[in-house]
Amino acid sequence: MAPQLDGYFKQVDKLSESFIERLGKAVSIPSVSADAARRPDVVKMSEFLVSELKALGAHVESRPLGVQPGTENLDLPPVIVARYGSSPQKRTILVYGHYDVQPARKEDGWATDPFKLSVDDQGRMYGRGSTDDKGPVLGWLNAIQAHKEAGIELPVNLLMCFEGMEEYGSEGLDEFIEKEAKPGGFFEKAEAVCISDNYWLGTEKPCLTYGLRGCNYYSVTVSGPGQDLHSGIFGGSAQEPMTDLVRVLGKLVDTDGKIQIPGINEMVAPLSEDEKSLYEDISYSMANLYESLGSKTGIYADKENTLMARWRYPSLSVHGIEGAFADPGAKTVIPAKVIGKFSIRTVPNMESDKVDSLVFKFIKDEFAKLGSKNTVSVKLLHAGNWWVASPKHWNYSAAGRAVEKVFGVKPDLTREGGSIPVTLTFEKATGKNVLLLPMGSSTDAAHSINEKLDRRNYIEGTKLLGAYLHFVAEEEMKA
Ligand SMILES: C[C@H](N)C(=O)N[C@@H](Cc1c[nH]cn1)C(=O)O
Ligand SMILES: [Zn+2]
Ligand SMILES: [Zn+2]
Repeated sequence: MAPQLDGYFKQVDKLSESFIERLGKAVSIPSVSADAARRPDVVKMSEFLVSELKALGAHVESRPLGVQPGTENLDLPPVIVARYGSSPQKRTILVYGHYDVQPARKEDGWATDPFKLSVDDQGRMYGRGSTDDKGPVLGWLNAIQAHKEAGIELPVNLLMCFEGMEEYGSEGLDEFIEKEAKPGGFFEKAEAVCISDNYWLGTEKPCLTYGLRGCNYYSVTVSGPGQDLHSGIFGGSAQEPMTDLVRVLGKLVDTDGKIQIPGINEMVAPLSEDEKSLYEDISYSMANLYESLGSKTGIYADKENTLMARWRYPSLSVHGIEGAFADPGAKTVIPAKVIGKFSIRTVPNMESDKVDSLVFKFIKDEFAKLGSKNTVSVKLLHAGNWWVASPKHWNYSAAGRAVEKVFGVKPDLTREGGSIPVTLTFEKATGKNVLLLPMGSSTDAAHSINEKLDRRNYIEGTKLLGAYLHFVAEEEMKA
């Protein structure tokens, strides 16, 4: 084992520049799933993965998912499934990642072109998708390549599932996974699942993650006038949709993050003494929070409450308003129709449908209280469930040993405040343990401007993914 891993690690170091070039090619494809106009780029990114996987000798299939719900004829990007090895003597591990990214424009405040990988002298590799999730997805490909070129056999059969709609709620993927996990399906033989699509808590210590919050994403549309109006002519004589919308949005949550919708907080699982004690031992500090926040505007003064707020309590964030005047300068317009967007991160034991009903009722009641002649409508745009698994499984022990081998420390066991909608689907459909094994760090600024992945996290992270596969194979022999 150890000599093989050493050979693998050396090969990863040798190939590191070509791995960075591979990431550069991926980042240069603006595969933004939320923007219909970018759909051809999302498809181009899927084609890039297909060609890279084929060149490595994997069996690859690009599977269509049909038309995107709510659109007339916009095709969902394909799911890329691939297999590397099919020996009956080896364990089979299924890995998942996504090749789509969040929107990004230089004007948002990026220091560099978001779709050109820019590496600085500290080894920080800036670019949209570098950490979320192109770097980790390519980590699996890099691991295959380094094994091949070092002449070391991959110790497991690797099944891969890479999707192109994760940042838009993984439309269409649940049904696909359920079908492929059945007898005769592509994922039938999977014995454990590994997802690399979240982040370390700090910048030094890796973690293994066993929980995620869910995400229910809503839009609230307020409309009234037949078209946008001159505020000098109509201000004071027409009821304004934007005024109504911001008043309703302002009722959803208070400054300290407490959700104001009756019934939501009541659904949250109570905190036990056992669970409370887990937070004390986690390596995390308020300095870590302030570093990744870029300010000292946190709500809580201590790490325990901060982590609990992030992992085990719900939150509500207001994201933006479509139709609002948002450019620099002073335009005296009254927008005729505005669409507010907000989401709720859900936790055990919140039921998604019940959350929706409470949200719809609250918005309608609050709007009615305004006595406005404008109209309101609320829609759920997408929803993904929360997930909490057991870390007492060989899948986690193998990952823990891999972290110790590559980084020389025992990983923290963490939960994650973000969401990966299909995690629970993989667990339920395959009936197997799911592990989250992050590559990026807390300062990577996923979803934000200047997203980056540190060279060290990418290269050592590639070693980690490969080492995990070796320890998984060993854990099997012990079982
Ligand atoms: C944690 C993961 N890398 C991620 O960013 N997930 C997204 C998923 C999502 C849900 N709705 C839209 N995107 C997230 O947590 O926001
Ligand atoms: Zn993301
Ligand atoms: Zn992601």
